[in-house]
Amino acid sequence: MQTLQDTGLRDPQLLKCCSYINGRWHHSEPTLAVTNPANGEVIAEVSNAGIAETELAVSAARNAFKAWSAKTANERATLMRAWFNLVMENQDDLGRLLTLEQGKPLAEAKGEIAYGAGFIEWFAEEARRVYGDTIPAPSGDKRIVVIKQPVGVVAAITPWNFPNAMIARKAAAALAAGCTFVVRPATQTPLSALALAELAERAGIPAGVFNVVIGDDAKGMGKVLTQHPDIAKFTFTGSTPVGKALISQCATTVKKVSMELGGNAPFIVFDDSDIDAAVDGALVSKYRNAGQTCVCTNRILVQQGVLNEFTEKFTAAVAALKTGDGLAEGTQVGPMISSDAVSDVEALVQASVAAGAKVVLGGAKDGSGDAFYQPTILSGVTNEMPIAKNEIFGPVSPIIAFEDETDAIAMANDTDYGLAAYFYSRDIGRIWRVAEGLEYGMVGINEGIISNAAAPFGGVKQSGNGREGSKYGLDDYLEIKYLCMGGLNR
Ligand SMILES: O=CCCCC(=O)O
Repeated sequence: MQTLQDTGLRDPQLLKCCSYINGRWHHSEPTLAVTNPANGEVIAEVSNAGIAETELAVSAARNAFKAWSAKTANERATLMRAWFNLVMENQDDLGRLLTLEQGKPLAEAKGEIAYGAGFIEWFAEEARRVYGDTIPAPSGDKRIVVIKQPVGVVAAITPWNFPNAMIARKAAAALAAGCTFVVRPATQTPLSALALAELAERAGIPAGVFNVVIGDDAKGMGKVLTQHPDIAKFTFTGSTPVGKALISQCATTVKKVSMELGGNAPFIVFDDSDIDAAVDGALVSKYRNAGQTCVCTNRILVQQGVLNEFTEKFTAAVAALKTGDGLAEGTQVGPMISSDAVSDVEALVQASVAAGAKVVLGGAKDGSGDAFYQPTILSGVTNEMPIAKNEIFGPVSPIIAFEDETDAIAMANDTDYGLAAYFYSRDIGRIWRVAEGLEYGMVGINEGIISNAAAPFGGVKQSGNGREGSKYGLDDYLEIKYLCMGGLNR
């Protein structure tokens, strides 16, 4: 019999179990169980909302838009700064809640809270810098002026792998621009989203500006969020196949869309690399969040001359990783999100071994629980094997050998995805050639962790469009309006 787990929060009011719509907590029956992937225990039962509640949230956001967009940038920034402060004051509790529902190690979870809060802080400041433009007109009796205005109501669907930061990154940009916001978070991880709503309310963000609807009717709620005429923009982080379906639904009302979709990140180690640094970079890039991140390294491409040295050092480093419950002291790799996710990874590994790959380390379920998979390394992989073609989303490193720079770039680009890529080299000429040759939206050069609020996050090809964070991150939430001022000579 599963029991409700004691969350151990210092502030128990952060554990919310209802959708947050128009500044109110909406209870409905039946409920959805939120479970801890580390042990399968039920953490909470959350009201299961559906189409009606989603429509209510959209109408709340529409009604709140006029007053929110009319606030000065300074007023919005002040409220957002208060929200940021509250998130950071509650970092320990929010991190704990995140680990309980998602599984990642507590230190990583707290890191995610600070990372997510960083977007609230960043966009609170950027709100003050939504500048317009004047353009020289083609005739003397006219002036051309450009202003920027919020697009309107923004709808979002966010994933379970970053249950705080993916909401914060989207909502912060939307609210700063003057938009109102409705999010449907993943049903596996609703608690982090609801805690953010509780803190938004405490910060004084007005009712209807930030709404969270929790429910397992993905299709029905998704249809409202992609087709409702009152929604101007839709933003999604998740897989490429789901993203494609959502884009086509958005086409029915010609919504602005931004998509952060799947990745197949190459991590290239050239023979002139600092191998120890490359090992460190690959370790964090691959094994953070148990490999369940769209920018996680998916393929490690190593030049023949350093293949043995890199493989030996990397294997020693991965073997030393401590796996376990994310709340346990010293855990570096937690569970995956579910036993189904483990089965998917298992199938990819088995298919690749059948095709000729060799297991250097791991290669099986971990005895710690149903959702655990051992940190794994495969050698002798080719770019054609299933493990290299698919987004792994698990703690497996396929090592692929290459001969030269041209080979490496061609192999790295041989995918429909184009989110993040990484490479290690000390040769300045090579650094420029490879950085420019990689068909990716983000490139880590001698660096395995590239995400931060100041940088533009996003992909090319089938990894999506739009950029989140950075000075570019507000663009997707703003419309450009051209004012043609005529009759100046009269
Ligand atoms: O799966 C994608 C989540 C994005 C993680 C990041 O921002 O680094």
